[in-house]
Amino acid sequence: MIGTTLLRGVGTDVAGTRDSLVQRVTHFEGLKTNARLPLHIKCKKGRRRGDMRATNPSLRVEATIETNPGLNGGLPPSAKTVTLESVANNSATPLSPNSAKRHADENIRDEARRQGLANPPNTFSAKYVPFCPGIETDEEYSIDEVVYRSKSGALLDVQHDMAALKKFDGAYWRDLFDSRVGKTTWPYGSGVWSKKEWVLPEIDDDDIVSVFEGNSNLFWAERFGKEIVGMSDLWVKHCGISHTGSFKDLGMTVLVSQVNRLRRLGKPLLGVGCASTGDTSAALSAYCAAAGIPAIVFLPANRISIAQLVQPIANGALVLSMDTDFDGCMRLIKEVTTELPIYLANSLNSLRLEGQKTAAIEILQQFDWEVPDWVIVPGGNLGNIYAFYKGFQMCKELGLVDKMPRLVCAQAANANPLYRAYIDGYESFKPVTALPTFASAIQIGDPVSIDRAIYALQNSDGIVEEASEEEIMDVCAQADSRGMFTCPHTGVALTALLKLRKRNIIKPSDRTVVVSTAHGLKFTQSKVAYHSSELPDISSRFANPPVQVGADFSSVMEVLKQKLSLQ
Ligand SMILES: Cc1ncc(COP(=O)(O)O)c(C=O)c1O
Ligand SMILES: N[C@@H](CCOP(=O)(O)O)C(=O)O
Repeated sequence: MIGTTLLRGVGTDVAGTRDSLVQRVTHFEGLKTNARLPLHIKCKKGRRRGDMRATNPSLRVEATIETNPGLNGGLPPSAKTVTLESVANNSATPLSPNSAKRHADENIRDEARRQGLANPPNTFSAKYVPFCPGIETDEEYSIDEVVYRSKSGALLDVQHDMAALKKFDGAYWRDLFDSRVGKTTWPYGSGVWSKKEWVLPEIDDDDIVSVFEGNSNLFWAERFGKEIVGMSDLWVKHCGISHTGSFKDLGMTVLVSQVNRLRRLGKPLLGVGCASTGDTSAALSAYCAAAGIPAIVFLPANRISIAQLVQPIANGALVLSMDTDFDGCMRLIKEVTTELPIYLANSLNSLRLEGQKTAAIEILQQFDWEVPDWVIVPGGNLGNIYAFYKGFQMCKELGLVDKMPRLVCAQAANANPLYRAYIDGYESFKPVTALPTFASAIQIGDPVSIDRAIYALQNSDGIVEEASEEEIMDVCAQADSRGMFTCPHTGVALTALLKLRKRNIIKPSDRTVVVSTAHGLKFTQSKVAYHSSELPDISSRFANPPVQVGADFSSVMEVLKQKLSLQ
């Protein structure tokens, strides 16, 4: 032991056990040395029983530092040496109040670097493996390869080094993730990158393209729960309150960041492309524009909303509008991306799901790591239901929680290939020609992630439900009139809830989360038509049309008396 020093400094978690913490500490004012020493830091601030751990990476902590270069101080194997800079004396020196503040001439990436928060020593890794549950294989690919399918044509999955992650217990991960919420620290201010170790652990923070997505609200749907489904514990995870108005931002930050990295490494990628029903293209275009990377989007002509169409146009993407449906666009983008060095951004690319899975982790985090009974997700190309499964499953396997919620995947009856397979006991799967649906973003007949979805549902005691067009529009109107502003896909999920409540499969007191996948403002045309009772074959039972009234006092009073039942 060469010395014990009481210091105040800024540090970030590198590794820890229940009663000790290893931090990377680079900023102690007044210290001057270039010695590289393993540090064992015991923090006096802790948040859990017997847990002497500072949980906030940017928190100033009072730390006792025991340095032991010879014996490594009993550190966990992943602990790294830390460079102490500026050692002038070896006495306790308080951090000046301003030293954690950003200098006028630095940006938040520089700030994170100065504070020692950027690219902390990393012992985690991930790779692509074939998605073939239960089948042993040595086939694997680096995340830096451009590959979407296995040799046998199976989907791929991102596999994390679970043994490395398991060196830290559930409490460690819970506290680490909790410590990052609500900050602007690069890149952890993002709900996705706050889980970086579980997403893309090896990417350089400088390559990350993020608009601090995620951290979306999970709200209590009090009136809808009580009045429509007789439930007291109904919640909506609003992934549509997001930069481009849908959950796609969660996956796209990961995918575009990786493309950014590949281009920096010299891979000749011309741009990034996708087929889309409107939300993937919006997210891709925005992230590519933020990074200065060309985006190419294939859209089915006249099948997406105006609000969705204008997004890639405004973001400067190359927009190809095609006289086919989404499945047709998907077939074409797959062909094109094998011919040209254009990186594929659809969820066939398993990188996307690594970002999307963080919404599941967030739900647990928002419930203070209590597991809900049910989570209901609308499904189209079926990547998201697997992403939710994966997020919940990782939390269970790594000890953050002790069980999984039951998953429900909800489809529009006009585009229901998964529902049909479910009814058939998953004996067979047949693609369908998807018919138009108000839930236009899930008008998909040949979902690329069908295998992932079936696996997720089978392993979460899952259920598949479907919703007719009238059910979708009616439930949206019922939800909206109780304070929501739902997109039709959320209507599909709410219909599934309604049906499962009617059959008493979901019980009145079951804690249930409905995932709202897009913002209702993207889908106003059908709402306007519903409330004007202009939709063919739909009775618009809950329409609330505007009242045309003369612009004079007596006409207004007459209407008010009648509508408000006044005498
Ligand atoms: C708004 C919205 N909800 C739900 C989905 C379904 O997600 P997934 O394709 O991952 O099943 C999509 C896209 O497909 C979507 O854009
Ligand atoms: N709803 C999606 C359809 C494509 O899904 P993806 O997750 O495979 O990109 C869209 O908005 O395009």
